[in-house]
Parts: sequence; C-alpha cells; structure tokens
Amino acid sequence: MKALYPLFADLTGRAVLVVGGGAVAERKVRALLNCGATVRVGAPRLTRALRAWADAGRLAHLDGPFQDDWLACAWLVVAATGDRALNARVKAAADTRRILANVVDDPALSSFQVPAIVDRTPLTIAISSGGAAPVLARRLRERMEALFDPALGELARLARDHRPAIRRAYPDHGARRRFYDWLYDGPVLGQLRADDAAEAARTLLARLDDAGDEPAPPPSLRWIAPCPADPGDITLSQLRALNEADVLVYDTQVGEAVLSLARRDADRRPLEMDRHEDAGSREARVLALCSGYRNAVALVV
Ligand SMILES: C[C@@]1(CC(=O)O)c2cc3[nH]c(cc4nc(cc5[nH]c(cc(n2)[C@H]1CCC(=O)O)[C@@](C)(CC(=O)O)[C@@H]5CCC(=O)O)C(CC(=O)O)=C4CCC(=O)O)c(CCC(=O)O)c3CC(=O)O
Ligand SMILES: NC(=O)C1=CN([C@@H]2O[C@H](COP(=O)(O)OP(=O)(O)OC[C@H]3O[C@@H](n4cnc5c(N)ncnc54)[C@H](O)[C@@H]3O)[C@@H](O)[C@H]2O)C=CC1
Repeated sequence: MKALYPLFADLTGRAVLVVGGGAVAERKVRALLNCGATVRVGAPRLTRALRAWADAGRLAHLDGPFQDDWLACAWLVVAATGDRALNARVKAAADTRRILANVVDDPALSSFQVPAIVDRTPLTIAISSGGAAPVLARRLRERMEALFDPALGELARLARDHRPAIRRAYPDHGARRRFYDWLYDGPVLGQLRADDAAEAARTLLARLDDAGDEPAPPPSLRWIAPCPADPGDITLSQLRALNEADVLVYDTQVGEAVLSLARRDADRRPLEMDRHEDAGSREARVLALCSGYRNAVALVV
C-alpha cells in the first residue's frame, strides 16, 4: 500500500469548494473555516449550521446541483454529497483542472484525505490511517486528547513570541538546547495550565536575563558496554538513551548500524580504545569528550 505524503497547507484566503451540504460537509467546512479558507458550499440543501454560516457571511452558498464551473479558482475541493457517482464526477472535473480533491466516500479516489486532529494551535497533531480505518484514527485522536496538555498551544505560542530573544540570549547551540529543555520540562507549562500567562512570560524572561550565569551542568552519561553488533540486540532502555543523547562517544569498532539508532542531530565523538587502559582513565577521556553536552552515551564493544 502506498504512503500518503503528509503536508500542512496554508489556506488563508484561498478558495475551497465543498460540494454537498450534509453532516460530513459541515465537519469539513468547520475545519476549513478554522484555518481561514474562503469557503464556498455548493448544494441544494444545507444543514442548519451551514445555513447559519452562510447567513452570517462566513461562507458563500452556491444553490442547486453541482456544476463544473463551481470549480473555477478553487485550490481544493471536497466532494461530500451522498451520491457516489456524483462525487466521482466532481473528482474527475477537479483532475482536469489539477485541483486536489477529497472524496468523502472513496479514499482511493481522493487526491488528499483529511486526518483526525489534536488541535493545540499552533501545534497540530494529525493522524491518518490512509483511508484504511478512519474510525481508528478518530479513536486514537480521542486518546491523544487526554495525553497532550491543553496548555501546549500556549506554550508553543510563548516560544514563538520569544524566539529572537532566546536566540540572542543563547547564541550557542548547546546552551540554547538546554534552555529549550528547561522551557518544555520546567515550571512554565504549569503556570500556563494555571492560566497565568503573565507569570509564565516573566519566568521565561527571568531565565533569559540569567543566561550566561549558569554553568553547564555535567552531562548525564550512559554506557552501552558491551555494545552489541546487531541493532536488534539493543535493549529498550539503551534505545531510549540513544534517542535522548546529544553526543555519542564511541569506540571506533562500534558498527554504524547501532549508531544510526541514535538521534540524527547527535554529535559524534569517536574514541580510540586502548585495551590496556584502566577504567578510570578511560572514563576521564570519555567525560572530557562530552563536556558541555547534556545527555551523553558512551558505546564500547
Ligand atoms: C478517506 C476519508 C475521506 C476524507 O478525507 O474525508 C474517510 C472516508 C470514510 N469515512 C467513513 C466513516 C466514518 N468516518 C468518520 C470520521 C472521520 N473520518 C475522517 C477521515 C476520513 N474518512 C478520510 C480517511 C482518514 C484516514 O483514514 O486517516 C476523519 C478522521 C477526519 C474528518 O473527516 O474530519 C473523521 C474523524 C474526525 C475525528 O473525530 O477526529 C466517522 C465518524 C466517527 O468515527 O465518529 C465514520 C463512521 C460513520 C458511519 O459509518 O456511520 C467512511 C465510511 C462511510 C460509510 O460506510 O457510509 C468512509 C468512506 C470509505 O472508507 O470508503
Ligand atoms: N469522510 C467521512 O468522514 C465520512 C464520509 N461519509 C460519507 O459521506 C457521505 C455524505 O454524508 P452526509 O453528509 O451524512 O450526507 P447527507 O445525505 O446528509 O448530505 C448530502 C448532501 O449532498 C447534497 N447533494 C445531493 N446532490 C447534490 C448535487 N447534485 N450537487 C450538490 N450537492 C448535492 C445534498 O443537498 C446534501 O446537502 C455519505 O455518503 C458517506 O458515504 C460518512 C461518514 C463519514
């Protein structure tokens, strides 16, 4: 089964046509309006909510049965009538105009599909089953709603608003990353959750003021020794350490297959091993190589 290419499209002010005015069309329209799209709904019958949005001028209603020329100027179209053959006809008309089309009763025919969404704008978590199991996508979304703090959106906005200042305060990449670790793990989220945005911003700014005063904490160092040659023999906790590491110090005999399990942006520090060296001196050499980092993993065969 082929994979769909996930993308986040900016629809602000772009015309999107929805053909059909039932419950499913209404759900798609709500999401489109939420994203600032210029929505036109073509159908002889509208749900009460669609009718209210049309009356309030939030969307344009094209009354009557589908006509090809409704597609003029559209960037996207959603075929959401209850008539399968008609939906297929809308899709064919969209194809000739190279307009991407979502066909609500036919995943295979769709040139784009709509995912289930956990909305923490500007943070969006989208779940797709590629049309295989839409209800499963919805159920996963419901479970994830409980998993992700409602204040995460505000946290992301706070980070966005202070990004230039954060970059100025922490020009060094490693120090900046430590700042972000603090921002996302520290007290700020709790303050936002308590609805105290001003306090959260003050906490962030106070930390920026102190930038440069904080000595780099010693790295937390995990050993993977002996390191297996086969990545399949890595334990779950070793894998977690590799995913958290911002630096890998490794015996040059450790294979690429294992190293490639680590975070891709982790720095790499190869270490020539001396078989006769005592453990203390080896550890000192390893620690010297990971100074300034937060999470280090040392791999030795
Ligand atoms: C291909 C796709 C087309 C598209 O992009 O629209 C499509 C197709 C179909 N859905 C069907 C059924 C249902 N879909 C939902 C709900 C959602 N469906 C969504 C997306 C998609 N649905 C796209 C694939 C996404 C993917 O796979 O990842 C969600 C995620 C997003 C959204 O629509 O906003 C939204 C959950 C939002 C949320 O709550 O998070 C429910 C309601 C429920 O679960 O409560 C039912 C049960 C209704 C029932 O059966 O009664 C049927 C069979 C219809 C039938 O048999 O009549 C088809 C057609 C087929 O599969 O052939
Ligand atoms: N993708 C999804 O998430 C889901 C898709 N579906 C599918 O979506 C389809 C639509 O479902 P509902 O909204 O509940 O249907 P519905 O029957 O409530 O609404 C159909 C709409 O299409 C309009 N329509 C009919 N002929 C038209 C024409 N010639 N031109 C323009 N509009 C026309 C009607 O006026 C009506 O507004 C269903 O057939 C079902 O297969 C159902 C559930 C979920």
